[in-house]
Amino acid sequence: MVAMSEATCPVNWETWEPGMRATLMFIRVGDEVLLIEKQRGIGAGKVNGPGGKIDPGETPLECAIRETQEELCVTATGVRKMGELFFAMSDMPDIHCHVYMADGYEGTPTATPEAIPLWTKVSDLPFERMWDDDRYWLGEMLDGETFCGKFVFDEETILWREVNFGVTW
Ligand SMILES: CNc1ncnc2c1ncn2[C@@H]1O[C@H](COP(=O)(O)OP(=O)(O)OP(=O)(O)O)[C@@H](O)[C@H]1O
Repeated sequence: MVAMSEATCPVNWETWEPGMRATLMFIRVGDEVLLIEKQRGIGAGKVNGPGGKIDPGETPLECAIRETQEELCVTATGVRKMGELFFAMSDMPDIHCHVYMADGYEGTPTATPEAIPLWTKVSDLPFERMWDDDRYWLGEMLDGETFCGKFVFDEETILWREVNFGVTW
């Protein structure tokens, strides 16, 4: 399935290069998902999954697990690669983000200086507190759809978007 705005894409994705490589992790248990209230860094004040920048020499999967440990003090288990996101931004580096979903965790979700844990019903995701792109892929992903999403932002507003589901990673 494709969702694309009518406007011509202002970015040439063939030659686009991200300024940052990052990850997101969503731990889903039953009908709930473990989100964070992000305390600092890019997107501070928003609700998101745990995640962050990929360190040199680190794989995206290693990064997603490490960032979840650092931000929430839990180790995600049963982790699957679900998608990739490509963000062309106007006021910060462009981002290539690898997205993972886990079906369990070890440890106790704990607030840290980076994040406050927030269990949320999958049927009641707080999109008004999240990055605007999330409404175009997060619900589908939590229901098991793999995906690839490309978004062009002007500050916090989406100028252009394309999301494909059923992508094999
Ligand atoms: C534009 N629309 C967006 N939609 C959904 N998620 C988005 C996003 N834009 C950035 N993100 C995520 O925000 C985190 C930033 O990383 P960020 O927390 O700054 O990295 P890290 O923890 O390494 O930071 P420090 O430099 O240690 O503070 C990282 O997961 C990245 O994927």
